[in-house]
Amino acid sequence: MPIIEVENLRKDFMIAKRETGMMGALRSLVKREYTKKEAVKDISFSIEKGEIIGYIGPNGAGKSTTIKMLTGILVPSDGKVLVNGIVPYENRQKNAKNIGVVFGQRTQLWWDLPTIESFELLKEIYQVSNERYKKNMDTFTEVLGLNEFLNTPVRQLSLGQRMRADIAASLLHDPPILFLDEPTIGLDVVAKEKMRTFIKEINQDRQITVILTTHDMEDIEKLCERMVLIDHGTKMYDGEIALVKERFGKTRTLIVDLEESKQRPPLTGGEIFKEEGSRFWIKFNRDEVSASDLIAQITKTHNIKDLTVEEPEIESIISKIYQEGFQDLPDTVKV
Ligand SMILES: Nc1ncnc2c1ncn2[C@@H]1O[C@H](COP(=O)(O)OP(=O)(O)OP(=O)(O)O)[C@@H](O)[C@H]1O
Repeated sequence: MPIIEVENLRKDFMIAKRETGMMGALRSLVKREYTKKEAVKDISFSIEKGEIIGYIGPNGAGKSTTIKMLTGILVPSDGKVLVNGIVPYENRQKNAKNIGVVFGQRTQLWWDLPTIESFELLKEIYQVSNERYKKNMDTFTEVLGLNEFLNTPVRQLSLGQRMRADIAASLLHDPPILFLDEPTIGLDVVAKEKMRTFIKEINQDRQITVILTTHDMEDIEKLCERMVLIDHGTKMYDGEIALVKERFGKTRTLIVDLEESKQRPPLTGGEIFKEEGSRFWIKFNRDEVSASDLIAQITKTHNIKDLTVEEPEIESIISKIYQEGFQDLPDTVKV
């Protein structure tokens, strides 16, 4: 049985129309007019225990609105939501025990308290037993290096420390499900990598189901095998990331350093789109020509000193899908 089930979910927001001028303001007092914003239109998906999925889409696509319905903050306008067998908005407290939530943009910890005191408060709120608390704190302290700042007030923590504290806090009560919203935002490369490793580990070691919303495609690529892509409140794709890469990421880049830059090497099937001294960037469609074909062509006239073949980033693939308005998605991929 899936741990999360969403069926024909929708959420409309009624937004009061603002009328201009004094008369307009008076009129709105008597009779308010509303416009309907369909933030989530008709979304269905299910997630199995232990999965780690990327829930992605452009700004305003409806990601946060969906997550808020899964966490019980918002009541759906229609459709079904089940999180670990519970209807979140009907049973917010019970649902809270099953989920951990981390918002990269804001902390859930008490700003002015030493970090350890936030943990202690959460222990009470979630009624975590002494034994479990100690066990988790020992693990998190070790893996996330919490020791260096446990007595520092949250407001004085660096962003990286704050994020580590937040993720530890979200897991204190051993929730089977974790919602992560931009968990690496603003972190430097090393801190990002550490955070990703930690997320991967807790997913594998503790079988925690992770729903990750992010604009950082590297997060998605490194952490998830599956992504649900939404736009304008509608699901556009649900499936393997590898498949999207396979279908839309046919363009590869071959970068060659030539021994002597006499002339541009003549090529069929590839296109030089950038050159710097004796280095050339060649774009090619791997369905039409292979990298080794191109290399063979080049070596007829030039000596190659060094070469690399770059795979397309999922980010560029997705922006291509966005730009093309999902028109070219094959039926097998479109949902
Ligand atoms: N409380 C609200 N009242 C009215 N409209 C809202 C409300 N919350 C969200 N919306 C609108 O619903 C749409 C979806 O918003 P949502 O925050 O879910 O998008 P998102 O995919 O999370 O975007 P982002 O990546 O920018 O965070 C947007 O057009 C937004 O303006």
